[in-house]
Amino acid sequence: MATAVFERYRTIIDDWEAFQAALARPQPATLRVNRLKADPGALRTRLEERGFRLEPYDWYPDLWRVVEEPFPPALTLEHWLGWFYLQEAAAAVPVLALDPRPGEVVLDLSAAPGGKSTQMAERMGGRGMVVANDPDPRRLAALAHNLQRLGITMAVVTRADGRQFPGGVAFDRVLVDAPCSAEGNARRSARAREGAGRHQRRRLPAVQEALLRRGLALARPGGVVVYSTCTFAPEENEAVVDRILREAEGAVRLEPLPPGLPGTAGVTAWEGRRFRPEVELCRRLYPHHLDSGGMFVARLRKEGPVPWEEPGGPGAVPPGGAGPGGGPDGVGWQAADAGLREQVVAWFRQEFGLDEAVLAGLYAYSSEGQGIWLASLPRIPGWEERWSVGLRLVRAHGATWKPTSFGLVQWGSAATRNVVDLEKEALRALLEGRQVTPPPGAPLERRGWVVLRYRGYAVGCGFWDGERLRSALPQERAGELRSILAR
Ligand SMILES: C[S@@+](CC[C@H](N)C(=O)[O-])C[C@H]1O[C@@H](n2cnc3c(N)ncnc32)[C@H](O)[C@@H]1O
Repeated sequence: MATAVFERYRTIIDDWEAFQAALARPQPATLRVNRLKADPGALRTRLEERGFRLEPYDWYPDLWRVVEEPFPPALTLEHWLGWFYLQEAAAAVPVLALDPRPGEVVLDLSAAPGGKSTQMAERMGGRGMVVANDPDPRRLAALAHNLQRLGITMAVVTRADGRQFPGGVAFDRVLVDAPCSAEGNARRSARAREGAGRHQRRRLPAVQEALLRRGLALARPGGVVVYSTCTFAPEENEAVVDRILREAEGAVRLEPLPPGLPGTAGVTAWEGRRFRPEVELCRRLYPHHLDSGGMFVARLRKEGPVPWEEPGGPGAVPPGGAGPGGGPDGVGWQAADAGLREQVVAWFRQEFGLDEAVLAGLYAYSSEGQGIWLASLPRIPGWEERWSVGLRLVRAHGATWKPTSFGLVQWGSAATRNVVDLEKEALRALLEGRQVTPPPGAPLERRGWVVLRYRGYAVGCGFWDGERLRSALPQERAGELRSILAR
């Protein structure tokens, strides 16, 4: 199948036969546990009880290969609730190479649909800040969806061309998971099986280099930048790293990946070109290594200012000065709204009988006419490119508020008032757009928004008109949940 296109890599692939054999097999699913929401032992038991057979990878025990699946793991309630993320095994390596720590400030320059941003947040134990950026609005919607599904409250989403990502924050770590020809996806994408055309191979490296330059400029001195792609082409991999090392004139050093990670060494020569010998420290992952896709990973350390950095360094005031509320931090950091938080806590208690402890450690942000977001961030950068922060709890609804379904899934399970526990058939009817009579004894105290709960978990928002109940879940989420209940 794909092998004619990939013939050009025959001399650099460590086991050509195994590579070909892997490309010809279907790719098994892999899932990564989200410890922010799930206990790995409990999750594994629940999935195995339903006939899944799971094998953890020894280099990453929270990543499980799905050896047997009675049905796709995406059709489980656990997936819908955000207990895990379906991530290719090879795609889990860049964040392990970046190794973000709790409390750090980390940038994911090309983040959608969020596999690696959610992994960073989870590795950081939900402490610190992840800035997840992408320029593509459709892909941003998928990113926001995944961040909310996985219950991540420490992320700021931005919409910017990564090559011009604004200054003002000096990041501890930056991931540049660049757009690429995606040949590593050949097992699951017909387009990737066609391989990179000559045109793509000429066009992409310029974008990749520009993104890596910007990522390095935005890192603090001593910070770590990981460059990754999911393609085999050395033109988009080692050649990019080699050029940037050359341009950086000693300000950037290539480092070995943390010990224990899979893959083989980077190539030091390609089609008559020789790269710096240290490029060998890069890592190549081929489909046969993990029975997965392909990946390239390079870990760089910024030792000092890079030649293309703006004067003053990454934390400096961006051109045009600080934004509204700007101060010496340059970017115009916006502080959380303490008064608004008080109002939200009081409203949540009054509406759903929820204790203040449910919202401990969260700060409130509002956006004119759009609603209220809760984030575990006492202040956030004031960039104009900001798209969302944390998790939206309520939308503005006339003069009042409507709770969001993601907000209720996150914080509403312990509701004691205006909550309805539903059996499968009643929930299914609601999700099909029908109205149902609430079960007798449900603590419904007034007409209005209610928490819908299933098997002890809040699954979203409903409306009680005094007699009948209807679903107020967004269509997409309702459709997903309907497919899960149909099993
Ligand atoms: C390989 S995908 C990222 C996958 C993502 N990191 C994940 O793990 O889910 C590459 C992303 O780069 C984005 N992209 C394309 N051009 C870009 C640019 N100029 N700046 C930043 N990101 C860009 C694409 O929209 C795409 O979402």
